[in-house]
Amino acid sequence: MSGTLSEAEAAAELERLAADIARHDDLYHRQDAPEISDAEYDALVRRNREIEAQFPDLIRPDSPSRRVGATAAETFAKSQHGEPMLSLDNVFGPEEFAEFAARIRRFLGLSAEETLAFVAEPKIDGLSINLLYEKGRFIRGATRGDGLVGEDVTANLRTLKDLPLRLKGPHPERIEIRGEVFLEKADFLAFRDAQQALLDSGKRVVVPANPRNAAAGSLRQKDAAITASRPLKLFAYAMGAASEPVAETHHAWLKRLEDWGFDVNPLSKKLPDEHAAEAFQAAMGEQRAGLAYDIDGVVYKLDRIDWQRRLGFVGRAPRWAVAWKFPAEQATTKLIAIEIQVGRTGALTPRAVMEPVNVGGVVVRHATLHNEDEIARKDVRIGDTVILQRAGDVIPQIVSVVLEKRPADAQPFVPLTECPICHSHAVRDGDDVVRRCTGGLICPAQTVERLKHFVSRRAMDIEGLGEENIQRLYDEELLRSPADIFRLAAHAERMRQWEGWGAKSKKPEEAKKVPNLLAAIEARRRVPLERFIFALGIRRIGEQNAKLLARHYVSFPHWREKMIAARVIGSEEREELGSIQGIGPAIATELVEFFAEPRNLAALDDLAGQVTPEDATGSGAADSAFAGKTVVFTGTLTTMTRDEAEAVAERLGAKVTKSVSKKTDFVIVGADAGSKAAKATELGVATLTEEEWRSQAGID
Ligand SMILES: NC(=O)c1ccc[n+]([C@@H]2O[C@H](COP(=O)([O-])OP(=O)(O)OC[C@H]3O[C@@H](n4cnc5c(N)ncnc54)[C@H](O)[C@@H]3O)[C@@H](O)[C@H]2O)c1
Ligand SMILES: [Zn+2]
Repeated sequence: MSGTLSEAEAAAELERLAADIARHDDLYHRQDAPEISDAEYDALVRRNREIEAQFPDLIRPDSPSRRVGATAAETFAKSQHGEPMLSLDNVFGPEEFAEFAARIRRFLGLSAEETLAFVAEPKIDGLSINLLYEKGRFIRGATRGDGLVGEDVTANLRTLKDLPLRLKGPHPERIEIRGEVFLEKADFLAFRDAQQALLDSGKRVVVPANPRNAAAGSLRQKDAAITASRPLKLFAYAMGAASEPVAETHHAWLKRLEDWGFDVNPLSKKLPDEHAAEAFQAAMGEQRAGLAYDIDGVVYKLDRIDWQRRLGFVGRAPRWAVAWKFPAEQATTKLIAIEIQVGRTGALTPRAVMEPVNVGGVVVRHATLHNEDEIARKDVRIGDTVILQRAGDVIPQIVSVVLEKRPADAQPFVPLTECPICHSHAVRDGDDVVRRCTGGLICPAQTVERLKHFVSRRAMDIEGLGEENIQRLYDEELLRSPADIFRLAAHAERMRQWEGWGAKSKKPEEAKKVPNLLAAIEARRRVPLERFIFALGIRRIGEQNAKLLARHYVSFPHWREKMIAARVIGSEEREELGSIQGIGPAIATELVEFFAEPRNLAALDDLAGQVTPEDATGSGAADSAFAGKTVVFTGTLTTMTRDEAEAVAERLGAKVTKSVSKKTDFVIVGADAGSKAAKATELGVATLTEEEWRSQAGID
């Protein structure tokens, strides 16, 4: 409670809050990756405001109550707005709204007879942008940034279909137009799932927490082509600096925006006076669930622009507009079970199954529980009564448990150690919060995804086996594992009977579909070892790591054998694997887990019966200094193991022997070398230091 704070304590807390809030602003606005929920963030802001109200002398120059957003990120050129872009004050109910309207009346000295018309606009949770048009052409576009200076995202904005590059009809010489860039709910969900899948497969991507972060992340890309690939939408709703007045009311101004070719939210409406707001708010609340996009409230803007000018701004928000936020939609229900879903990439995600309940117009049966740590943190047990919430996010969350209603037989959640689908081990690694199925090659939940990866261009590169065809072959039960691909020839006749697959087709390219496909498959019976390893889709084994493994182990049988031995913690092979430069212990663990599942190994061997991985070869083995030469290693090498060095030499065409004789061409002398080095000198055999060996062998 701020009531009990001493002045020194208040100052210290304000300092801490300023720093904390600035950090969360940065995470939210610049990195599009908030660490805390909006409700938690809003609580910090409220706390700051309360203390400031009590100790006005302590208000800091960097106080969050004076700032908007966050400064522009360095990655973008800076763009100064012609007029500041501010935030909006919030109200949460009819009394607060009435107070807002009364303040306007007081400020303007209006009599009770004077009517206050407003324009109501749904508040979409996206990000606001400022668009500069000169002579009717789109010149520059920027994010809000800190309100004065934003990030120049012109190239990205040009990719938005809704953004007119030229204004239609008459227009001022120079004008700033503002609007909201956002993603629709369905597009957000698809995008979030795709990002999650990438994350699961070991890619470093951000999974957006809500549509706003997703929209902001999509727009704030260095590569505009990425922005272009995201279905961003734009509604225009305001004006910044303009070279001449455009309209006398906000409503007329929205009409001009439409004339110029912008989309204006069709739900925006002019209200005759402040008393119409409550009904509008209620109507939007009812429509909310059915809208294609998420809204978190309604923005009410005073219609008369001359009055807006007189009212101006206070702090970080205009006096003439307000955001009336919807209350977070909550409901109470009973948790019946926690089921585990296995994602396409093997992530096990707990999901709450509840007695159906209506939350803000949507019947909810399931809620995400994210991961087992979250279940533990909220102490959610099966049989509990829980409070559900749909806030800004589309997906309901469990906020908390009603402990008073916990039945005596409520069951704590016990994490599964087995995949519920394929019964392979399910493991959590290091500080990863996600538990994963290790049955990569055999888990039905992951099969289609693995097969797609297996045939993809950078992996086995089997032409004609696109996603659709993989799915079809899977649905027809011809494909279950990678090896099955190489047995498809036996089903050629059956495949030809499918619609569009040949027999019934008139188009020549369809008639040849099956033979072409089978030929493409045959062509891949031999592939470089590194592609083969990469194609297996083992977590964290991307192209680069596959290459390192192939180079180190050279042949498939050798690699396989070493991986099996490496299952033993502390074994020489495990150490060797972990010490390969670029691999390291974490990746070693992923590999070892893959090999620890016997059915993965069976699937791998099945595949190796169909495909022959070619030994890894160094660049230009034939013309290397070691081709056809006999070499001996002695002493301890510091940059690679003896095994690796021998493998490299063999790959370069050398014959590696153990003892030095007159037939020896080179002796590579490591540290603490003994008699062999002496013998080489005695016989006049060339010796190389480790460094010379590396450079002649062409190792980095
Ligand atoms: N979780 C976190 O760490 C974190 C950090 C910072 C901010 N936040 C959240 O961000 C919000 C504060 O951000 P804010 O300052 O942008 O305020 P705001 O989002 O509450 O309101 C201002 C914004 O509303 C948007 N808007 C939508 N429709 C509009 C319309 N028709 N007319 C005008 N504006 C419209 C614009 O983008 C504008 O910038 C809060 O909800 C806060 O919880 C969260
Ligand atoms: Zn599984």
